[in-house]
Amino acid sequence: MGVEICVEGLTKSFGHQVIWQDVSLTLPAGEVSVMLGPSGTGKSVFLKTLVGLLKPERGSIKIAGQDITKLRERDLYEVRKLFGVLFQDGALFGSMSLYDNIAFPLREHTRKPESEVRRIVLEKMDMVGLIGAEDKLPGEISGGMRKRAGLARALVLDPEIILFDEPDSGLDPVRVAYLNQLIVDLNAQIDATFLIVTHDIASARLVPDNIGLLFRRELVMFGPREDLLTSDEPVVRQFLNGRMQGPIGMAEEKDAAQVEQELADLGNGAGQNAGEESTTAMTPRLLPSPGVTRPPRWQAIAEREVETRRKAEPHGEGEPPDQAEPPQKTEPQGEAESPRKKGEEVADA
Ligand SMILES: Nc1ncnc2c1ncn2[C@@H]1O[C@H](COP(=O)(O)OP(=O)(O)OP(=O)(O)O)[C@@H](O)[C@H]1O
Repeated sequence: MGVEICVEGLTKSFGHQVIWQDVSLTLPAGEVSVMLGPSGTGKSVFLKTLVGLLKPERGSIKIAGQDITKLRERDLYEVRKLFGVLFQDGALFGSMSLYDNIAFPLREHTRKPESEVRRIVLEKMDMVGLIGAEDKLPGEISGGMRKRAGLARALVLDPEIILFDEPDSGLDPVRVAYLNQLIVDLNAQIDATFLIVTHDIASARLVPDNIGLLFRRELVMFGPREDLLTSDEPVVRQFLNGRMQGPIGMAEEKDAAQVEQELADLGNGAGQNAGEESTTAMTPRLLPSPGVTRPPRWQAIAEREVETRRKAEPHGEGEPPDQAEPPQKTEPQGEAESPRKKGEEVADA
């Protein structure tokens, strides 16, 4: 089971530049949260602060009850072992095979014999669909495969928390769909706490339990996916609909009078491109693949999703689409099976 991260009153600056201030949120144990925000609002800085690579000026970050902002470097080293981090480009060593890249944290941080290293590396490569690509160099594979190799490496120390920095950047929409499914399946299987920074609104609508939005040096909102997707808060609506009208400008925020005019125009149906819809509609959540053993919390999620889809139907009835399968029987943790079959071909995604 993942651990809860409780952030309170967190402030980070570089010199006189305040990146964000007074950020408070709780990442619930075992849940998937997404952090959104315009470029430069400090999402990557937030990830680095959580893992203790950057020191905040004020506030606390409690992980398993321990405030990591107060820890000395030696103790932080121990806490970092709870984390797996997937960097944007996978951050693989170019001269090492995928196998050696993925084995690296095990060889660095543990004294496991090579036979055990091999078992773990192959298990994680299987989980991300990379069996057969052990000898490839990072330069010989696609961006999507590099991301999956980075993910396998983030998994080898069995982290309680996984941080993803723009896992979908540079991938085509089909590969993003596969990656989203992989993230949801992994979360169901290992039940760690996930935090994903992304610019991909479609993924943010589909994948998480919770969504947060950083803007103007503040955390505008953080809460259950349903709350953000149906929110009337102008910044949230502008961002989730990816439109120009609203408080978020090209480089910085706009002045209040301009925002008011734009929102009034939007309300009148003016100022919106033809065919463009602005929506606070709930979108169904991506559920784990059939056959993936789900921990108990997925029962409640699946029940909520069936209800959401029922409400979304024009007359409140009718067959829900494929994804809204009835809640599956959940199994106790620790018996999760890989969604991929052994020997399945490595997809170039
Ligand atoms: N080590 C650092 N020293 C000084 N300034 C920094 C440092 N790291 C980040 N910054 C600044 O902090 C701000 C936020 O950067 P960050 O990369 O976290 O933004 P972001 O929201 O992740 O952006 P994007 O969505 O474009 O990736 C930027 O202005 C950046 O220049």
